[in-house]
Amino acid sequence: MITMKDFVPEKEPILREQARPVEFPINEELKETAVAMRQFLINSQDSETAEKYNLRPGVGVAAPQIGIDQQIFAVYLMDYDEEGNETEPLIDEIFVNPKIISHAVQKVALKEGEGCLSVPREVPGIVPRPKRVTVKYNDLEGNEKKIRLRDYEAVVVQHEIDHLKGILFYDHIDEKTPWEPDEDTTLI
Ligand SMILES: CC(C)(C)[C@H](NC(=O)Nc1cc(F)cc(F)c1)C(=O)N(CC(=O)NO)CC1CCCC1
Ligand SMILES: [Zn+2]
Repeated sequence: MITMKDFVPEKEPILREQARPVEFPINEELKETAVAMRQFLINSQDSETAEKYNLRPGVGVAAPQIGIDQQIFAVYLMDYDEEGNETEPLIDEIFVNPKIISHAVQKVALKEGEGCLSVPREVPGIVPRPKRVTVKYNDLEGNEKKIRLRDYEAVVVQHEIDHLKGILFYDHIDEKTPWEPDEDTTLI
């Protein structure tokens, strides 16, 4: 079971390296790790389990964050109804060798800024990202997939793809005007 101790420290070199492409057929151990990464997200979003194992409620996790230099990440993002009950997953996917094949010029940024499971502190400022992206990737079985995302879902997936390129969210913050969106950025 993955817990917070499996996350490498923020300054660990692997978090600043380009991860390696996953070879198919994917080896059993890496497949099990990917499934465990998804399970970590599910556990972290279950308040009882999160409290029991002191997990930060995560929506996405990339292999380099747990010391594995492979191009693979999991996203588990549920939709909620007005009572706040989980309805169905908006994204429940393990992305292998993902590639952004097109993106909008317009940008969005979470108005409260971003955080990261690998960064145990607040870093103030907005993180502008393309509002819409089209991502090509393989699933664990090796099937080629293509997904179009926008807004929050696009932000989550771009945050994870950044991890595979050694980029952390605060690299995108303009330290001179951390809370100032450009004219092409909409706060969401
Ligand atoms: C860093 C942390 C605050 C834990 C962040 N969670 C989050 O933003 N909120 C959240 C949590 C849920 F469980 C369900 C939900 F819909 C929203 C997160 O998981 N990440 C993922 C990460 O660090 N991946 O490497 C950071 C987010 C910042 C922008 C997108 C992902
Ligand atoms: Zn992160």
